[in-house]
Amino acid sequence: MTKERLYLFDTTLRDGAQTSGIDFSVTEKVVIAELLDRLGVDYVEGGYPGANPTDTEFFSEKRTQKATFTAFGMTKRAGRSASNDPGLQQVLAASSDACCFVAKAWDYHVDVALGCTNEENLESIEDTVKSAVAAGKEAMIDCEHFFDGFKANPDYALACARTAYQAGARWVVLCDTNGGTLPDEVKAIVAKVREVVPGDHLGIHTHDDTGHAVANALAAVDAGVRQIQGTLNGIGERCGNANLITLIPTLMLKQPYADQLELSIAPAQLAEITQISNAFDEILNRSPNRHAPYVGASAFATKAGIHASAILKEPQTYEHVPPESVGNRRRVLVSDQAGKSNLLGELARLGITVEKSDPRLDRLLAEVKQKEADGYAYEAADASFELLARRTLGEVPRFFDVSSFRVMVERRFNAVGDLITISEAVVKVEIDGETRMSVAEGNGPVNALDMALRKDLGKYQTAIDGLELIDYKVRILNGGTGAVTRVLIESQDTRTHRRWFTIGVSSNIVDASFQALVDSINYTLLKANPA
Ligand SMILES: CC(=O)SCCNC(=O)CCNC(=O)[C@H](O)C(C)(C)COP(=O)(O)OP(=O)(O)OC[C@H]1O[C@@H](n2cnc3c(N)ncnc32)[C@H](O)[C@@H]1OP(=O)(O)O
Ligand SMILES: CC(=O)C(=O)O
Repeated sequence: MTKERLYLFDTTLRDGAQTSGIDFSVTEKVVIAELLDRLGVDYVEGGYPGANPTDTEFFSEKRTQKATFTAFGMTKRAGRSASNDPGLQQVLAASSDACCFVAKAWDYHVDVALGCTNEENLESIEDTVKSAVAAGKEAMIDCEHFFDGFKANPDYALACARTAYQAGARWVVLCDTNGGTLPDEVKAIVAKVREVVPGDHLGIHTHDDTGHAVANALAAVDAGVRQIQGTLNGIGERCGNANLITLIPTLMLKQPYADQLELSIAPAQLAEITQISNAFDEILNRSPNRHAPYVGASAFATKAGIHASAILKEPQTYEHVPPESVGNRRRVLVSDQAGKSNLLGELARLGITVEKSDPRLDRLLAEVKQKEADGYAYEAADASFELLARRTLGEVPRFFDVSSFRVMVERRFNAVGDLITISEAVVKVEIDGETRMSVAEGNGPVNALDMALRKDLGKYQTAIDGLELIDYKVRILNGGTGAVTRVLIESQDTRTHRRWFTIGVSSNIVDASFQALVDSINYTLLKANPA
């Protein structure tokens, strides 16, 4: 069967820039355009030249190597010609291959927002498209509020689409601007539009206000449109746009799309999509959504023991696609929901082979479940789990023992009369029968304890030289006087760049922190394998 070409249009840098809390610099836009080229989309809409200095500078040169570089703008204002509309001329003059103009397609908006007649709006659409084509650009029209407009006045909405197409628009894009349309409506309305514009000239632009942006885009494809607009990780105005990071794997891996449609993206590029999604979140300075379809850290994570048991026998039992196809990986988590299969899976990842019948596995499982009941959460603390597992299997040497620690926090006025808070810690450790006592000050009690603990570890000192605490999280597990505190510490070895998490639980926050610190040092020593 010959596949039909489906085009991917990315509007991360335009509609995505309309997301509250997101502001791109020119440098960030350049990096994101490179990311999109790497992903392999057909169109990159870079912004609105003339609307602000960032977008104007961004369009001072072409920013994509492969994708069609697209400038956004609005149709000419009524009452003047396209050549006499400075805003439109700035869009046409930008360094772009294509121009995408937003046009009103709902007569109510023509009246209320534009304040012109329906005929004047059609004339604006026609004149704008013709000007773009005359300027050598691939022309597109985003029919704003198309679905609401169609429901209010189908003849006028269709007239807008037809006018754009007949004037020479390569794509007539149907926009669910307010995001309130549902998939069945999208399908039915697209079928009507195809009577005036062929499907291979129709695009779909959806918003996620009912959580249906992706479903609506797919419904439009089912009805015959051949261009999808969306964004990286679904950013966009209000609740966001259709998420291309979800749509691309669905279109490439699921039926009937995989058999019927051809995309610009190769399987090798699909295998980079998890990394691209994470890299984009890194640029936005936000944590990736662990539960994102296909690319989230939990997308192929299995917590339940019954599932883990089957997955270890045959991954397809609980995976809808192979994680590697989207550059993700399988995770078998250890928690209070686990069975021995979860442990075996995680131990195998750590390079530890144990028979399922080994009684030490029962002991480890019982200990994990008891500790989880006490407040530990091993799925978030990989290093503490590895230490616990290896200790149960008898593989961790006793590097040092802590005989005592003390922390003092003092608030007082210093010599020049400033109010200061000082934290000081004293830690005593035993190494090979010898006691070592260290004192350190820190900017808080945990920092002081950390400093004192690793000030003098004798023969192990060089092994922990690169150890650095990079994040510290506290969670109170139940309120009131019986509160239990869970501390999670993220550490890294600056020499190897390896990162890990350790955990401590206690009714005392300093004690919980100390447990996590001691685990982190033991883990460093375990990995350094000192004599
Ligand atoms: C659905 C969407 O997401 S469309 C994309 C929306 N994106 C943006 O608006 C971001 C960039 N926008 C901007 O920076 C500014 O709005 C600008 C530079 C475009 C225009 O700024 P201003 O000239 O100050 O106008 P302002 O923003 O107040 O109002 C928009 C004007 O465009 C007109 N307009 C809106 N859509 C269209 C259209 N499709 N065709 C022609 N005119 C339009 C409005 O009627 C209004 O005109 P008015 O000033 O005569 O009332
Ligand atoms: C054009 C656009 O972003 C919209 O109608 O939602």
